[in-house]
Amino acid sequence: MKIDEEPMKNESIFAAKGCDFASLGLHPALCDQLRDRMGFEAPTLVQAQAIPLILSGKHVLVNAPTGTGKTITYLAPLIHQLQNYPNRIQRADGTFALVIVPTHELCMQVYETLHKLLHRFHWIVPGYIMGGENRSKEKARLRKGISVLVATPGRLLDHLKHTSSFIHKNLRWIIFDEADRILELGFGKEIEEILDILGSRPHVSETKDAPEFVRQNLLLSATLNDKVNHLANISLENPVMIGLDDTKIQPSHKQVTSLDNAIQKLQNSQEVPVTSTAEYKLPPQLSQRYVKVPCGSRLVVLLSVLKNLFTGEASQKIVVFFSTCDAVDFHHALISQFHGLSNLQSATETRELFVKCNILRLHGNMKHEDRVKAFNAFKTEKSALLLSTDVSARGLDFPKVRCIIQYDSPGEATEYVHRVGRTARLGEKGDSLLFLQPIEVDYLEELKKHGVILTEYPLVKLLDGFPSKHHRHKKFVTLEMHPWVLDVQKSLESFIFSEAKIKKLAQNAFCSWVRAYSAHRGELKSIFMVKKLHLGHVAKSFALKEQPSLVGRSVQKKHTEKRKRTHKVKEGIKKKIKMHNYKGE
Ligand SMILES: Nc1ncnc2c1ncn2[C@@H]1O[C@H](COP(=O)(O)OP(=O)(O)OP(=O)(O)O)[C@@H](O)[C@H]1O
Repeated sequence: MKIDEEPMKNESIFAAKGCDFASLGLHPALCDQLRDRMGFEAPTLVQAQAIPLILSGKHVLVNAPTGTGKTITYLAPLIHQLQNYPNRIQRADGTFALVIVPTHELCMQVYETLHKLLHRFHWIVPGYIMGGENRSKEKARLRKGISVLVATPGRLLDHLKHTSSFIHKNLRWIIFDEADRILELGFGKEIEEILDILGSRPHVSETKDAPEFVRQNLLLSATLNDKVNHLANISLENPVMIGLDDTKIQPSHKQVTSLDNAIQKLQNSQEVPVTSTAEYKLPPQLSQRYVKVPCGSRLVVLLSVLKNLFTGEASQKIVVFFSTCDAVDFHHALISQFHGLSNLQSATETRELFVKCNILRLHGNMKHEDRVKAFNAFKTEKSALLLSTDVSARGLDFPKVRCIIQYDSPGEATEYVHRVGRTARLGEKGDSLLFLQPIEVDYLEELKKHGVILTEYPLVKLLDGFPSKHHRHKKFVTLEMHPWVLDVQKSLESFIFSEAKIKKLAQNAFCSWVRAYSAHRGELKSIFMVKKLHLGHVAKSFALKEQPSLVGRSVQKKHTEKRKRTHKVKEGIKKKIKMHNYKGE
């Protein structure tokens, strides 16, 4: 997959000519900082649309494609307002603004941008709190006072409950970055409690002669959907929507409930549509393809695609998404140690790595310091391969990522949109490749419902391009029988068989993969069905010669019982047919 080097500046990304940050109403020092320190010549479209509205004090919902500058969209007006207080705000006044984000990495990234923007406003103090960081150091910083706090929900709730010196009586802004992820999946209970403590309703400030203010909520994402819009409509006074199809937005309710009550309703999915049929806008310069691969050949195809990418273009930044932490660990160990095909190399050929690249891994089960190291390394490396779970799916702004490979399907279409959004940012070109088993191709229809259309990747052409010393005279009828696939699979299985540690990783990855597969929700369950899987082929995709018996009792038992029942039914049918024939009927 070749990508033109030259980024294509896409008009739909940047605001109309002549529009500059000053014309949006931002303080001149802030405009200078955006231009001189951040290198931003002009606002992007979403910044030009949203910043004036946010400055007006309204609640604003922003739905804009990935990589279009939503972070600055909320940080710039926030800083403008904070530096605008008649009396300079003090640390002792505590926290005025809260930015809630779903992951540690996004927390660090937003904090870094905030820190750069505040260079000329030293009296406004930024800070962050997140899981994995030293709690007592966070307590000390909160006690001194943090004006703008970036936080992940769990750690924020922890400090709200247990750090009495955390001052938030002057809290004026609550910003939900990746709002649909935070309000909908997994964090709802924590957010409810957070808002309960903070109160999502306006209150009078206790800061002396501070301007009266009303609490302002900002919700941003590339996939804000009708559920979140509904929530905003029933909990926020006259929110303004940007980049959303107003016709789909629920009529605003007369009596406004509080945000935490509304979230409770969202959690119980009362009154709101269960599945979203939102059309998602993806970067127009993103090329999206899929590859249909039988389960047993997935691993060979993944390694072949990576080999091709890193051979074709030595300096590449590529992200591969997996569904579980164990899968990341297994594939990281395998790619770091699996050398070329011994049976394909003459003794003199140096035994090179099959995929030659600087490989990194990132997932939520890693030690915090290892996550920070991997995150920073992938941001700065010119060429690297990052294997990750969905902890890297949202918000992370890795420069120059050229290709996103989704080896395991993301499930919800929203997560597909965010994963591919790690490339093709701000007008740059990018490629994405989704792996699908033949039994999963209906997922393409699911994506089409959201306006996401993929084209097929020419896989056989890629495989034919590799040398194959053995089996080369074999005519292959199926992909599994392709000479290259046979060679590489054989080599992988013997490698894994001889490496006990990696074999153990493969077995763990196999078990967690099957469990994750059975955890798909809603309509996706009819596309990703465990009972349609051939567990022997799944084992092959982890280069295991036999299926580990460690698969969770429930999955394996259910699966085996089901196969026994099917076998009995088949035997019964055969008997009936015999009887039928015997009676000559
Ligand atoms: N006005 C601008 N001019 C040039 N570059 C900008 C501008 N605003 C933001 N950027 C850069 O664009 C990139 C994407 O910004 P950002 O991460 O905020 O996008 P996003 O819309 O939040 O993406 P996602 O939906 O993936 O979170 C960053 O590298 C940022 O520094």
